[in-house]
Amino acid sequence: MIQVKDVVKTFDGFRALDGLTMTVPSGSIYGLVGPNGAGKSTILRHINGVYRQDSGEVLVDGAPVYENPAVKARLASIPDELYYFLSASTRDMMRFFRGFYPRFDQARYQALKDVFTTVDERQSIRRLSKGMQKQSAFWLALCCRPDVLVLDEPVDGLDPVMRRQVWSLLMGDVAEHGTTVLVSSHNLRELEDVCDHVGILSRGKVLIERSLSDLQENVVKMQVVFQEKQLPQLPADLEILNISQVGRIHTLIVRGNATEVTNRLAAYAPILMEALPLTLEEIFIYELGGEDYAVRDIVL
Ligand SMILES: Nc1ncnc2c1ncn2[C@@H]1O[C@H](COP(=O)(O)OP(=O)(O)OP(=O)(O)O)[C@@H](O)[C@H]1O
Repeated sequence: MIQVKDVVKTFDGFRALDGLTMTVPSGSIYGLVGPNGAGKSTILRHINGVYRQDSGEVLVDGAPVYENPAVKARLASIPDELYYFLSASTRDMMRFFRGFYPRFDQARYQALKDVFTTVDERQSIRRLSKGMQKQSAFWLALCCRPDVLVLDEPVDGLDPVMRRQVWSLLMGDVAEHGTTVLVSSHNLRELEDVCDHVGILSRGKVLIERSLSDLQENVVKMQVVFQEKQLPQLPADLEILNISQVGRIHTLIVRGNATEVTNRLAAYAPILMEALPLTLEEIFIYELGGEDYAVRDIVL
């Protein structure tokens, strides 16, 4: 589990992280979403142990990360700016990582040659295209067999086929080995199919953090048609987050689970009623109730 508790980081007096708190459960794929400059890379660099916070705590399984080799040997990352030794090839970096990560999986390195076919393992990584450099980074990171994988905008620059391949490898590792994956993105849509937890970051703080199952069980979209064109007077304790109408179809976003809300609306004898799942984007928009326009911009 990764725990970030009330972390503050200032650069020349500017609070890039302003009391950031988040929890990434073990074995989850946690998506950290936020606009440019929100602090995503900065918090990931703390979790990688590159930066030391001014105050607060950054813990992996209860142990502080900064200057802690035992934690770093269990953690691999793909940062936003990839770092390689001058003129090192993927194979050179493999040898380096093999010496550093106790569970480095040489057989997997060989097997993944069939996935990352466009990457020549002997070529200097700096001379590869941006997308190929990302592929090389994934190839290496996956072979480290880390308990925790920290990915900063990881699929940027990868073509759609490679994105799918990489996500499927990552999800396989989570399922088989309980790897914890923390991944940042500008785009909630990008993470929709893969994450089971999401945190929204804005101006150095996590504004909301939810598990997907919580979200999906707690908000439902109902499409209903009544005999009358008007919506009947619904009970005040039915927590309706949004109402819209197209023709005779009313679309209600209601807090509660689908069965419970369906049963309550059934009492008003609708001609037609259907409960639909919400996308992650819709859930966040309604959850936030339009209070924070910065966040609406992030998720829209
Ligand atoms: N080394 C640094 N020195 C000074 N300011 C910094 C440094 N690193 C980050 N910042 C500032 O901290 C804020 C957060 O930056 P960060 O790179 O973490 O944002 P981000 O959410 O990753 O953005 P992006 O989506 O654009 O990559 C920005 O205002 C940035 O200018």
